[in-house]
Amino acid sequence: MSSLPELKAAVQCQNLTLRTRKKTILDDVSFHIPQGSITGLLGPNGAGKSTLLRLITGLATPDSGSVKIFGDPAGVERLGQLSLLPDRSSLPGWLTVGRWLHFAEGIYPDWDNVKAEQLMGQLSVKRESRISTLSRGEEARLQLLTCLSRKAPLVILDEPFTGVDLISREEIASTVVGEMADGERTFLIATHDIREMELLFDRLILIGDGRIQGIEDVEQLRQSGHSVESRYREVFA
Ligand SMILES: Nc1ncnc2c1ncn2[C@@H]1O[C@H](COP(=O)(O)OP(=O)(O)OP(=O)(O)O)[C@@H](O)[C@H]1O
Repeated sequence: MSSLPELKAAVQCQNLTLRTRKKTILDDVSFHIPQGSITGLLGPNGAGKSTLLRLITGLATPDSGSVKIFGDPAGVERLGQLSLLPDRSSLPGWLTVGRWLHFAEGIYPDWDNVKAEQLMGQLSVKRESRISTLSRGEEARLQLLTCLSRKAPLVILDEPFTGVDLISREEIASTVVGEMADGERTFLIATHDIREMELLFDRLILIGDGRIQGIEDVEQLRQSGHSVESRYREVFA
């Protein structure tokens, strides 16, 4: 009898450790992220979330341990498989939104123009605005548009809602991200906006002081009478 090939984890981190001279930023971090899941990476300021995402995307290397993306070692060779929204804006301020999107279409082979047009409406992004004149929330929307207009199978969002107002955060979480989470793509989202994202997550990785404090299946959490927020408070309060 032939068996189906086992799905490789979208992300597999094994014993990741990263130190500076003064402190240990990540300490023996291990977990895996199943394909098709939406995982929330949650933890207080300075916990190590952005650093961990940099290691996963291959933008930094650990002192020890390993990261695999769909079974292959992380690194610049994997950048085509993942779409990253970084924690700090890296958009060219001198371009208009329209020019930037044209440029993005040229640099990303997996760019989806139809999706980009659709997201412009959903995220209220105006083509003629110059990027340097955008408010923080408007720039966050453009970052999100850029990231979600690619077809990469792994989407990594580092604080996607910085500066975005409450009602828009809720709308964006439910319509934009919810709609794209089709069970095919894998999402890893570091955020402090737990309430707005609560219903989307199916897994949680809780990180504090550079160490994994918990890995949770959200369905099981709910069945045991917890919410994402109550679990977060339990672990970090
Ligand atoms: N290049 C670096 N050199 C020295 N320390 C660093 C460096 N990068 C990060 N750190 C430290 O590592 C810790 C984790 O930082 P990181 O940005 O990963 O946290 P975070 O969980 O993303 O925080 P936040 O929620 O505030 O964005 C912090 O104490 C930070 O000061």
